[in-house]
Amino acid sequence: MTSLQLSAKEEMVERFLDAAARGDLTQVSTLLSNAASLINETGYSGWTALMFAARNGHYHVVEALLSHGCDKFSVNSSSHTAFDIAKFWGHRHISDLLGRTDDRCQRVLPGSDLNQHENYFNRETLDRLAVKRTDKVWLEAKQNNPDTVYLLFSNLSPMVNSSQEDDNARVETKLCRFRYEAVKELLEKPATVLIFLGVEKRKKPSSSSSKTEDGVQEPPAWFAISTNEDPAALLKLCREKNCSFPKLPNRDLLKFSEEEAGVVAQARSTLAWHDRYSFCPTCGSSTKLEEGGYKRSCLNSDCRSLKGVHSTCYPQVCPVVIMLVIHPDGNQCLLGRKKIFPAGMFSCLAGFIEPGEAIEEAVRREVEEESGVKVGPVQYVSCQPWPMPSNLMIGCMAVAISTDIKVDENEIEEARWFPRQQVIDSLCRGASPAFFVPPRQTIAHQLIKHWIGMNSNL
Ligand SMILES: NC(=O)c1ccc[n+]([C@@H]2O[C@H](COP(=O)([O-])OP(=O)(O)OC[C@H]3O[C@@H](n4cnc5c(N)ncnc54)[C@H](O)[C@@H]3O)[C@@H](O)[C@H]2O)c1
Ligand SMILES: [Mg+2]
Ligand SMILES: [Mg+2]
Ligand SMILES: [Mg+2]
Ligand SMILES: [Zn+2]
Repeated sequence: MTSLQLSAKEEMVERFLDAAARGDLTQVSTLLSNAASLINETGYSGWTALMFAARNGHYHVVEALLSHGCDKFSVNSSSHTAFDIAKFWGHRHISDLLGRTDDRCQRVLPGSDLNQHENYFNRETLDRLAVKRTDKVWLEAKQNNPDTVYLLFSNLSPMVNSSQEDDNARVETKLCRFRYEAVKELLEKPATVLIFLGVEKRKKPSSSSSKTEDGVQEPPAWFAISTNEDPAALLKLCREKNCSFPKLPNRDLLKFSEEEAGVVAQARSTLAWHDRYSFCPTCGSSTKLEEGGYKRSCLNSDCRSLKGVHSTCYPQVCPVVIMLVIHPDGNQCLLGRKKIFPAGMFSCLAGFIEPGEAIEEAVRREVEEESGVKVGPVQYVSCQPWPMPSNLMIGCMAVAISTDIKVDENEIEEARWFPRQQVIDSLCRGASPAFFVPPRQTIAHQLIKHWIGMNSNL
């Protein structure tokens, strides 16, 4: 495409990116004051202004972009953030700036690695406002409010709109959002499950917010509805084209923006709990929904679950350890593949934590069960809610103290030690002839990237 064919907006984006790449702070600031929405634009290269400034070592531009609230976690097509790019090109002062958390925190937890890390599904765009879950009057008023946003789920799948974004056939998936009028009848059906997800976290109040009696603006509330009505009829409720209920959660739920992915994780895991625990786990009686969909109470007045606090009444989360095991030589990592993985894909080993088990012990047990390798030190790195259906993936690095591999053939088809260079090739160039790793949205990918970034210059 020539510059003559660029639209006015595209041209402005390219000028903004160019100014950031050249380190022209004045032009970056001027363009931003005219059009604040430029801040996270990517243009044709798929790079943000922050990435260009980080690539070329323009500290003051990076600083200005951060102060304007740019998204420092966005990634380019090779899954690298501006932080990764600054680190790779040796701009230490910039990677330090991008990795920095609040200095006050560093004083409270000295010596800790407090670099913020955000995995896919982790972003909380809603304030859950748990305190309002017991306020029936407030919840009802929110349900009828015209600003309120409803998401529709059928068979644990959210209704989405998928549109072809550009010539490279990238498909962007967005949640279909409904207003009260469109879902009013669904809300009356006895089988409908309704969950209060929270209210939008707002930097500045907008004109669309509703006002309370004392004139204070309230941000819109979000609810999720699960219904067993005919999906084809539900799709007719939406005015947009290309709407569907995706069928393959492990693939289709990874296509949202970071903002929407967090909401999907919250809603899907909670709805999955309702789906699986509709009767009381203690006595088998029917239950009723309470607390904005965050509690199910037994209808049998003699039930033990009504005496004291019982976790069975609340949505359940399954903790899972997922670990990258490093060879004692420091230059190889252990990856395995299940039979169900696509051909050529290898990933970190993972397994459910058992009752009465600490994270470190679960790591050691699962690695030994699945690969025969014994593990010594274990270090926590980061975690990820994984709403298929409601795991919390606890990501760790671990050091092997034995290296012979003997896989548990029931679970793992093959496990191997992979040299660092082969892993770098796979991460940076996508599928290498040897193997590929899961996509960037998975914590497995992030753990592998974390290891590569730990000691090398990436
Ligand atoms: N986000 C990621 O990067 C990522 C990567 C790998 C695995 N995962 C997820 O981690 C989860 C656990 O991994 P795994 O399958 O290797 O675990 P695992 O090694 O513990 O093996 C699973 C088997 O353990 C049994 N099991 C024990 N406790 C269970 C429980 N609470 N729920 C279900 N099954 C239980 C079942 O027989 C099941 O087939 C999977 O659900 C998978 O989706 C996520
Ligand atoms: Mg496993
Ligand atoms: Mg296992
Ligand atoms: Mg297990
Ligand atoms: Zn009961």
